[in-house]
Amino acid sequence: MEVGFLGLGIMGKAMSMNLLRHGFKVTVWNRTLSKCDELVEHGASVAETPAAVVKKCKYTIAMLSDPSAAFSVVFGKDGILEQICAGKGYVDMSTVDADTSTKINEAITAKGGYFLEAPVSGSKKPAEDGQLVILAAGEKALYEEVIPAFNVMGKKSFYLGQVGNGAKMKLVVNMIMGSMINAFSEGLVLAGRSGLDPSVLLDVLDLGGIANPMFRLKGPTMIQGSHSPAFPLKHQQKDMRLALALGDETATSMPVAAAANEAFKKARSMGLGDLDFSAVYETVKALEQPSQKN
Ligand SMILES: NC(=O)C1=CN([C@@H]2O[C@H](COP(=O)(O)OP(=O)(O)OC[C@H]3O[C@@H](n4cnc5c(N)ncnc54)[C@H](OP(=O)(O)O)[C@@H]3O)[C@@H](O)[C@H]2O)C=CC1
Ligand SMILES: O=CC(=O)O
Repeated sequence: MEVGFLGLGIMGKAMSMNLLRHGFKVTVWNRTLSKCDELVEHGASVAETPAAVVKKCKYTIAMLSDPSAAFSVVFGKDGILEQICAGKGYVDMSTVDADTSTKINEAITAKGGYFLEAPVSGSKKPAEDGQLVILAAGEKALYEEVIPAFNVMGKKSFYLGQVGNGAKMKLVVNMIMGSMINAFSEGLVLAGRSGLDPSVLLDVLDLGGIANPMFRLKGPTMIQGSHSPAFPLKHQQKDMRLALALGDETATSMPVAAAANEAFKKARSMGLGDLDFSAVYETVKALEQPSQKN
């Protein structure tokens, strides 16, 4: 099967590498074209523009940073719309909001193409291991046609119905995740300031009812103050912002998520946006320790 792949950041590189490893013919494009070199070494072809990828491939997958990037590759010069036509499918796996996906869907289908949104749950390592959870919605026929690619990139694919449902599901998941990492950060700092060993807290958490892979994976590196990016904090903050907008639309009160968003914004203002989202821990550590006398 031949596929195009747009966006070779942390996730796109790992996902397209997996496709190559499993025998797919892959044509890649990235805004910073030099990032294609490593994929070429592993057998990928390169196209100069998103339009050129779509011209060559029946199916094109994108994994881009945010709504503005997603719009840019579709509507911009040399973008998807210049070549999409009947018989061609476009699958956007970026995390965006439902409105962005809906507008892209309308533009693609107006040209006769097929569209599927398919954001993923799971970070750099699951992407490398082909263990993502894929949250697809949109054209069912396209979903069924690209299942071989989803099976290589992910461990489970959900088909969630109309366009927008994939984006919404992803934002709900990441709203919960972003809130959790904040509570976890506060717990680690509270343990340390209470004279407890934070690494023992990790062992205690891991044996109880709130044990989870995220605490297990991130805890030890957070304690060391190491936040090498798997999921960049700026993207987590984008997801909180989009989830809060969904809360606005649906009149859902989310004070915990709103507070978590403020912490991520603070982290960005401290220059931590390109680090892993676990760096929000540094915002809690940076808060002045209250006087013991009060
Ligand atoms: N990292 C993770 O753990 C996960 C991330 N996601 C989501 O996946 C998406 C990608 O994440 P990730 O790979 O981590 O992000 P990166 O920041 O590593 O990569 C972002 C990609 O988007 C491209 N890009 C940014 N702006 C534009 C633009 N205006 N036009 C064209 N291309 C653009 C970048 O190109 P360039 O190289 O030129 O900058 C790069 O290829 C995001 O939506 C994120 O929320 C979902 C699940 C997990
Ligand atoms: O979007 C991030 C993730 O880990 O999932």
